[in-house]
Amino acid sequence: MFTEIGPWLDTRTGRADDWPPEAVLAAKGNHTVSVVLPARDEERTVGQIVGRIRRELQERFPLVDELVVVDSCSTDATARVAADAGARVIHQDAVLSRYGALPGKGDALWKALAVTTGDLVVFIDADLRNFGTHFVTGLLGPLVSDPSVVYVKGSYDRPLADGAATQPHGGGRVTELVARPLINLHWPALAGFIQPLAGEYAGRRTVLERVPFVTGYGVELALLVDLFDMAGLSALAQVDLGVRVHSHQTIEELGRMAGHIMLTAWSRLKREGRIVAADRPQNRMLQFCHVGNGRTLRVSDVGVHERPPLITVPEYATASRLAPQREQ
Ligand SMILES: O=c1ccn([C@@H]2O[C@H](COP(=O)(O)OP(=O)(O)O[C@H]3O[C@H](CO)[C@@H](O)[C@H](O)[C@H]3O)[C@@H](O)[C@H]2O)c(=O)[nH]1
Ligand SMILES: O=C(O)[C@H](O)COP(=O)(O)O
Repeated sequence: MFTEIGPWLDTRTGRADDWPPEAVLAAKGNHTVSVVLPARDEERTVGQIVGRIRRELQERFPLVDELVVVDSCSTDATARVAADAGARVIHQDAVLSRYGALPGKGDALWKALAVTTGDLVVFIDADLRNFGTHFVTGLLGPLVSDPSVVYVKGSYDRPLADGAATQPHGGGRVTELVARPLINLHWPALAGFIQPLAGEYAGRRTVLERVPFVTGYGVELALLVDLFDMAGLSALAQVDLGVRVHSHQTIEELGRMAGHIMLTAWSRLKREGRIVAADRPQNRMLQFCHVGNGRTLRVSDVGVHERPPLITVPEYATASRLAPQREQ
């Protein structure tokens, strides 16, 4: 296994510093770029991220052709803040509504892919507290410079900020305790991805529209496994984006995220015929949540659904013919 990963790490791991905006612009050619931010209740951070992309990657360097925030059923002012900062805002449930509403991040990304037109699509989480434009340019670099690369994941150091205390490498708890062990057990060829759950990644539309999108927090693991199956390891790359600081979820929320990841892994193992199950795992999770000095029982549905590859959706197939300058 390591004989495959070593050369991959050497040839397919880059650094954002190698891709300043001038260099990406020079290599951009006829590509068109869409940047998508999925956002649920991110009024505190989304405006700043959108504003920087607009000023630095649209007005100063004409790199980003389309900047879209998907409002993922927010209950705060996310949509207004994002629009005021200059993004086009779409509401998750308003897109392809005849296919019904499904909650969660994966569905927000599927809907975003449906309404954008760039032949390169960059996804950036909207809860980043230390966003810099190198997140976008670093992810685009390998795609604009090497036609054999189809998908690029961000990697970074992940501090865990807990009040005043910060552990420099304590973040990414679901990654370290759930995703990395699962990947090493079942997809060892993918073990070289430093941040397999990173929410910052970019891909060619020609591949993104051909894979299913898992809803909820299963979307990143599913994309990695499915794009690996479709295109092979050498078509996947990663770029070091430095440090990522974001809003941490509670441990109970991360427990439910872990449920999404495990069920997603199960779905891929089953599809690949690598497990033969008498039963489906059940989707309910019972948790003991702390409230004040006591505990309360909470039952959640951690099941994930799957949206079909967009290329198979008639509305998308028709609309996509209008897209400017698709894959070269
Ligand atoms: O229903 C939702 C939930 C989240 N988000 C947005 O998705 C992004 C990431 O969500 P977050 O809850 O901050 O996830 P993290 O705790 O940061 O989880 C990490 O791990 C997840 C599982 O792989 C990935 O989806 C995330 O991108 C990655 O940052 C943020 O912009 C959210 O606003 C939505 O759009 N809809
Ligand atoms: O990616 C992860 O592992 C989860 O988002 C948890 O991240 P955190 O431990 O930094 O909150």
